[in-house]
Amino acid sequence: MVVRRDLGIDLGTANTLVYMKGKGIVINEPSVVAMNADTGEVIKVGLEAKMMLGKTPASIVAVRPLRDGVIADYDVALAMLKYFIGKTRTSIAFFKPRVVIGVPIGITDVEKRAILEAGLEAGAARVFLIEEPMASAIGLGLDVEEPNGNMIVDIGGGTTEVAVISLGSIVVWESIRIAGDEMDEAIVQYVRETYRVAIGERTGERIKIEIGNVFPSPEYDGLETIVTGIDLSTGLPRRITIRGGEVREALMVPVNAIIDAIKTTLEKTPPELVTDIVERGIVTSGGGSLTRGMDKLIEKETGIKVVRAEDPMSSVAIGAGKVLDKVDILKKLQQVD
Ligand SMILES: Nc1ncnc2c1ncn2[C@@H]1O[C@H](COP(=O)(O)OP(=O)(O)OP(=O)(O)O)[C@@H](O)[C@H]1O
Repeated sequence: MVVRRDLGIDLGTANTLVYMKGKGIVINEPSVVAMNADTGEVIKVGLEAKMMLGKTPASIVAVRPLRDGVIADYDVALAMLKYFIGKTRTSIAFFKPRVVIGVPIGITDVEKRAILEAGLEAGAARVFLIEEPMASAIGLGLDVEEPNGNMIVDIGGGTTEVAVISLGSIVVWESIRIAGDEMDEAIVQYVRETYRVAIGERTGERIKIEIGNVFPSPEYDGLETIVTGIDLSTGLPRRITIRGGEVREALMVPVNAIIDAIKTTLEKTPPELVTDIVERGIVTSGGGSLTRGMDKLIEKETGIKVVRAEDPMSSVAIGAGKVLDKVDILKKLQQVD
């Protein structure tokens, strides 16, 4: 049998997910490529490449080809996309797929073109771009085509996107290049300044996932984790214990920027749609929405209840795949073939 396996792709700063119609999420791997430093030959892609980050010998480089949700290194991003699309090809999927790729709202035309072209070069028959919050809303099954206001806050690795959607379009939005990566960096900086100990970004991320929190609570204060870094005075390894309250303090600056983006979007939203949002709640998605207390903080700062997506890291890819069945929205998307 010859079938076409259309794909929805969340080409994320941190993770790439691929949704295949009829099959669900078929790929979920870090957006990392390990290459030979001299020849540029790709050695590993995805999880195996991420394990090499910060640990490679001089002959190998491990690269994250996306920064802030956009392509920072075209050739490497293309190699990664080719690898992932290639992995979905089976002997029965004979036709080239149609591919929908989720992108941050605020990206430039040049950045869009780079992604469209990379998709075509990677083997797609046709490439569509969909704004990530729209994809996320569709993936979560929200009624985006009705005259109802839905607010989505998608906190990814590179960008936080806040959007109000009604009648199949984004009505108002804010996109900031502050999200999970900045949280990791804020922790790295806090440890450096407070303990005079250097740790890497992967360790910063581990601390965030293990004990990161953004809303005061005795439960979070009681969290702690041990990390080993390099003492900046002696140059020797040193073990330190970090506590929940400290991480909350470290995360304040990036988290406040996220809260401001939500408030600014609400201020720009027409009153009728605000009424809908108050009734339905603000929907959060993206890996950053898993940070402990993020929902409570947004509720406290906006006075609106928060509904957390059940599977917050898959919704963009699922929605990008499902939009292929929504003709009215699909025809509005930027595309090439
Ligand atoms: N339990 C958790 N607590 C806090 N942060 C988390 C958790 N799990 C994952 N993250 C963070 O979520 C981010 C990745 O989220 P996601 O996969 O939604 O982003 P992305 O789609 O790759 O990025 P972008 O949309 O910005 O391109 C990373 O910064 C990761 O550290």
